[in-house]
Amino acid sequence: MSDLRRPRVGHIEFLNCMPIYWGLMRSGALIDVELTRDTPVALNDALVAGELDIAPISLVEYLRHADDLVLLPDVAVGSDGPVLSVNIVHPRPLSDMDGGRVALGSSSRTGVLLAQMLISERLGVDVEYVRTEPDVPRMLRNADAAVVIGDVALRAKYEAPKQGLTVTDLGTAWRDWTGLPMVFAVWAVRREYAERHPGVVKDVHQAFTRSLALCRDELDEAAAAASRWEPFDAATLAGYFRALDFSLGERQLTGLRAFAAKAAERGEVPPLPADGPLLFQP
Ligand SMILES: C=C(O[C@@H]1C=C(C(=O)O)C=C[C@H]1O)C(=O)O
Repeated sequence: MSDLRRPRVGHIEFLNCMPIYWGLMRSGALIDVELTRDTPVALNDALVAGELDIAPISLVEYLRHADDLVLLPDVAVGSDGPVLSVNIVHPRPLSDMDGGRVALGSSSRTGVLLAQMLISERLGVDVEYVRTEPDVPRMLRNADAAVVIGDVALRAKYEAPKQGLTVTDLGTAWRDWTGLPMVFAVWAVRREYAERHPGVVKDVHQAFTRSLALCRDELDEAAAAASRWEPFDAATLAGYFRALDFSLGERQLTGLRAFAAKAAERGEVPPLPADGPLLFQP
């Protein structure tokens, strides 16, 4: 009998990671991991505290803890254009918000920082920021704009325009600004775990890349299955899953480095080393 413990792997409980879950389920890889489903913020805390070995975490949290972490190549949550689920929701044009207030949803680290970069650096608009629960109607009662991610943001994308609100897609905004894809979440491994168990990390990496390939082939099926339990129909979900970019190749890494440099300039994260990020070599 083996005395090996299954790797403790995190899973983002938003719809954005459902295609990966589908692939892990369909390939049988779920049996080989101890999976914890939670918000990106909770997964980050658990990874840094050593309660998880491998987890998808917000890019900003990776940059804050880059010395202790290694990134899995080939897998991420991002977009090369519209992402649909990382949004600023606002009644008036963003350029008219000078002196106003923007509510930042507490479930996000990367989306909310990107929103701040966009508002101050690209639009040159000066506002006050407040952190609040990610609830769009409540946020807009006390602020001029709401920044939200995940299922709440995806819902706002379709519902908010019916209430006369504008939805600014932060994936689109980043691409228009830099010409690059945006990476919102990455899969990180505790460095010490990767050094002790390179074979296990290699297997988990392979399980993710296989799962993604499987899911790409069965995206409509995955969307139809998920739509039975979600407030979105199958076609909407399939469109969402296709908008998301789950890859982390050279182009995505260039986008990641551009975001990291801007975040470091703002003093939000330490600078990434010139040869960073450190990638796990499968
Ligand atoms: C595309 C998304 O990417 C996410 C955005 C995150 C953030 O802003 O900190 C964290 C994890 C990802 O879930 C999304 O949540 O919709």
